[in-house]
Amino acid sequence: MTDAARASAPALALRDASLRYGRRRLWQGLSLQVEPGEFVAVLGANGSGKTSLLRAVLGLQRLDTGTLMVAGHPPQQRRDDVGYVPQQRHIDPLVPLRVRDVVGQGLDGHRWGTGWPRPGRRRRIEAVLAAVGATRLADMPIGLLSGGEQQRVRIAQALVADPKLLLCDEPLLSLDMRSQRTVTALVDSRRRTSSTAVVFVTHEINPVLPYVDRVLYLAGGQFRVGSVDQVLNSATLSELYGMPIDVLHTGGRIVVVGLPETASDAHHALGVA
Ligand SMILES: Nc1ncnc2c1ncn2[C@@H]1O[C@H](COP(=O)(O)OP(=O)(O)OP(=O)(O)O)[C@@H](O)[C@H]1O
Repeated sequence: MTDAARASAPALALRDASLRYGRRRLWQGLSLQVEPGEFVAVLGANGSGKTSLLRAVLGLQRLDTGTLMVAGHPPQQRRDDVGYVPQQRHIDPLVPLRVRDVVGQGLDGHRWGTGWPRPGRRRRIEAVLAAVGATRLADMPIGLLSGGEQQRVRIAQALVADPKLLLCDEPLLSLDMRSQRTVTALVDSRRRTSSTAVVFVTHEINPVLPYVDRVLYLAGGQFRVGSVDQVLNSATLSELYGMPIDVLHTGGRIVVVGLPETASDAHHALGVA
C-alpha cells in the first residue's frame, strides 16, 4: 500500500476474519470497515468474543483466518495509532502513581519513552488532562480517585498519543448515570474534533444511543453489522440467537427481552458446538 493510500485508509478494516480458541469458534466471516470519526458499538452476550476482537485489533491475538488492518497497517506495526481503554479494574489506593504519570504511560507504553522530549511530553499530558476535565486531578494518587474519575484518566491515557482509533472495553461498567454521560460525551467529542474512530464494547446500548453510527452484534459464532434500527430489532436478534427475542422501544430507550445470559447459552440455542 502506498503512503497516499494509507493516509486515506479506514481506521479499521477486517476482512473475512475468524477467531477460535482450540475447537471453540468465537466468530467467523467478519468483515467490518470503520471510517475515521465513526462510532461503532460492539454488543453481545458474555463470552461472545468482544474483548477478543479488541485484543486482535491491538495485535495481541492472532486471527484464525482473514485480515485486519489499522489505518492501513498490520496492527503490530503502528501501536500508537490505537488507544485502548481497558475494562475497569479496581486500583489499590496505595498505588504510588500520580494521575499525570498514569496518563504519561500512554506515550511510552510501546516505546519506553523514546521520542518524547520532556517539555513536549508534559504539554501533551496537560492538554489531554484538560480535554477530559481532569486538570485538577493531575497530581493526585490514581488509587484515591472515584471510579468515574479513574475512567476519565484511562481515557486521557488512551488519547494522549493522538490515536486514529480508540478501543473502549465496557468503560461504563459500575459508573453512575452522570459519570456514564461524562465518559460517553468525552469519547464523542474526541471523535468529532479529531476524527478518531471509536469501537466501543458495551452491554448497554442506551447510554451510547445518541452517538452510535453502527452496531456490531456478536452471538453464537455469528454477527450482524448495521445501524441501530437494522440490528437491534426483534427479527434480527431472534434470527441471530435462534430463539424469540423481543426488542421494545420505550421512552427513548431500547429494552431487549429474552436474551440468553451467556454466549454458550446462545451456542446451545443455535446448536453450535
Ligand atoms: N486466551 C484464551 N484462550 C482460550 N479461551 C479464551 C482465551 N481468551 C478468552 N477465551 C474465551 O473466549 C470466550 C470469549 O471471551 P471474550 O473475553 O472475548 O468474551 P466477551 O464477549 O468480551 O465476554 P464478556 O462480555 O464476559 O466480557 C470466553 O469464553 C473466554 O473464556
